[in-house]
Amino acid sequence: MNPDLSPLTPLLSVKNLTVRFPAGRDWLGRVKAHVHALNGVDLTLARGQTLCIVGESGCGKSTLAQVLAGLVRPTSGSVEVAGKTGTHQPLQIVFQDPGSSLDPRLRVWQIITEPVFLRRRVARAQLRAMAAQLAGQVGLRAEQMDRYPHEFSGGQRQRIAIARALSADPAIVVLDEPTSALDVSVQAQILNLLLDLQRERQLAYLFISHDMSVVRHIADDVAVMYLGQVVEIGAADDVLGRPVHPYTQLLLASVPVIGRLAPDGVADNAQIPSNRRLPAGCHFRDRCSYAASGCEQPQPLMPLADGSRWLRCRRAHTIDADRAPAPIPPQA
Ligand SMILES: Nc1ncnc2c1ncn2[C@@H]1O[C@H](COP(=O)(O)OP(=O)(O)OP(=O)(O)O)[C@@H](O)[C@H]1O
Repeated sequence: MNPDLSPLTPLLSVKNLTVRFPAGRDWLGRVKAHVHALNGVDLTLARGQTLCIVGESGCGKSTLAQVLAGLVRPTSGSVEVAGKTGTHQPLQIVFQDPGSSLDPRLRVWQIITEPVFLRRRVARAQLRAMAAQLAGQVGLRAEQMDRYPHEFSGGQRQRIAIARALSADPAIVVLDEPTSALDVSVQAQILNLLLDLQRERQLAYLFISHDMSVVRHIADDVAVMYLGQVVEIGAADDVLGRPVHPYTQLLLASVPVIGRLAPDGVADNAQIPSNRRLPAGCHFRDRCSYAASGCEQPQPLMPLADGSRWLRCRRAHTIDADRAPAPIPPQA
C-alpha cells in the first residue's frame, strides 16, 4: 500500500518497486543466483518537501536512487512523477563524489548545460549564458566557466553538479550522499545552498544519508530502509523522535556506528540476513526481540493508528503502546 504521508498531492509516487541483480553464473552462463536489492519499496514525496532515506549499508538506498534517475531498470513495480509513469525528465540526480561524476574532459559550462544539450538543439552562446546564470545561483563565478573540473575544490565541484542538475529544470532532485565526501565546514555550506534552492524553486528532494545530524537538519519526512524495503516512513519529528519499528530503534541507538548497539527491547545479534536469500515474512524477525508468532508472515506497510507514520511491523501497535507514557489520572 502506498504511504499517504501528507495532505499534499504526491509529486513522486513509488509503488512496490523491486530490483534483482544477477549474482553469479554457471559454466553455461546461466544466472545461478540473484541479489534482491529492492523488495517492494513504497514511498511518496510531495513538491517542495525533503524525504530522507536512511538505513544500513547495502539496504538498497543507491539502487533506489538509480532507478528513480532512470539508470537502473526495475524488475517490477512503478515510479510515477506527477501522475505519469516512466518519465525521468523532471528528475535529476546528484552523486556523492563530484570528482568522479563530472566528465573531466568537458569545460564547466559544458558540464552544467549537458542535460539541456542532450535534450534539444541550443546555440552555444545560449548554453554559455545559461551556465553563467546557473553558476551564479550556486555560488560560482561566470568567469570560471571555461575551466575543467580538476581545477576546483570538492565543494565547488559539488556546486557544479548541483548547477548541472538544475539546468534541466527538475521538480525532483535525488541527492545520493551529496555532502559525505566533503570537509565538515563545506558540508554545511552545501546543505544551506540546497535549502535555499529548494525554497526558491519549490524543489522536492529525495536525500540519501548516513549522517543523522544532516537528516535531522533537513528532513521533512524520513523513510527507513531494511533489506530493500521501507520499514517505517513518516514525518521526521515522529520517526526520529519516537521511533516505533524495532529496526528504526536499533538504527537510531546505533548512531554514529550503525548496527553496533541495541536499545532496550531490541535484540541485535548482528546476523543481518543475506539479500541473496531473503527470510520469509518480516525480514527483521531474527534480529528482533519483539518477534512473535505471525512475524513469519509477510507484513505490508500499514498506517499506525495515530496516523503519524506507516510501518511494516505486525507488532507496531503493541510496541507503540508499551512505549507511550502512562496517562495522567484526572484531577479529583
Ligand atoms: N549492479 C549491481 N550488481 C549486483 N549487485 C548490486 C549491484 N548494485 C548494487 N548491488 C547490490 O545490491 C544491494 C544494495 O546495494 P545499494 O548500493 O543500493 O545499497 P546502499 O544502501 O546504497 O549501500 P551504501 O550505503 O553502502 O551505499 C547490495 O547488496 C549491493 O551489493
